[in-house]
Amino acid sequence: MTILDQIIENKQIEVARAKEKVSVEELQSSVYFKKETISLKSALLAQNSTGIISEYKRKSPSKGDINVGAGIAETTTGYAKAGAAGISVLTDTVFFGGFKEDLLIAREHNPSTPLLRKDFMIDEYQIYEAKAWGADVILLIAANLETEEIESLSKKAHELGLEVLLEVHNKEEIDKSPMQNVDIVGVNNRNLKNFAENNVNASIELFDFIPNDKVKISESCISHPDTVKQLRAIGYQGFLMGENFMKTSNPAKALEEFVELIK
Ligand SMILES: O=C(O)c1ccccc1NCC(=O)[C@H](O)[C@H](O)COP(=O)(O)O
Repeated sequence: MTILDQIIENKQIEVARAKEKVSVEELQSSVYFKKETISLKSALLAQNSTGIISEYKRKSPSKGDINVGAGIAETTTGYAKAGAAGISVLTDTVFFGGFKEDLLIAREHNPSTPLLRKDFMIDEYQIYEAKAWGADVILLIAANLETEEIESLSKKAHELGLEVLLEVHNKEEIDKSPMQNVDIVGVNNRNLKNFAENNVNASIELFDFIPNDKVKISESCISHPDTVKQLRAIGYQGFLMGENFMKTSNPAKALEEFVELIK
């Protein structure tokens, strides 16, 4: 069983429990249901965008504890000030140490920065949660979803006014994915099944296979400014980066310094 299989197995239990506790109607009564979406797509395409989607995560299956002390409000407002095009907030608790409250706090403190709910979406109920908790974008991981699920979940996200980031690892995942309701395609450089990493070859190899009407981003295992420059030269418009900033004592300052180096 891969770590991704374990995460999905646990997520199925969590979602079933969450549905028993909070109804879709209750989620729909959240103030954020009426909130206008702040477009990550537009932020990435804006002139002078850094393209960086900086991530708040305390731990991960591949790295263990990364930063359990950084405050969510302080880190995310610092990210926004440092020039993040968007902010990714992990809401998975068991494997990443995140909470729904992290997203709610990030929303409260960052009213004009696009926020990605970073979680493992398997059910449309989670899309209602994402909207209720103030997200602008959801992540769909092609590796753990069937074609029909990508179609229905992306459609539901658009119905609720959320943007969709579809994550892929190989050409088969691009080919199987219905793209009508996908806004951004992200190539994850980390193999989620065996954690193989340390290069961005997947992003380089897959660029030409991603439909041209999608915003293209590269995800994970990015730590060097030259890598961002190399990926930009190919045509990538966004870079999802977590550990590189979160492993420092001041993630926002680390982003600020990184932004200077990619200008
Ligand atoms: O990071 C992991 O260990 C992991 C394991 C299983 C599923 C997902 C995982 N990571 C999620 C991510 O994709 C990253 O948090 C994100 O892309 C940022 O990556 P990085 O810059 O390498 O922290």
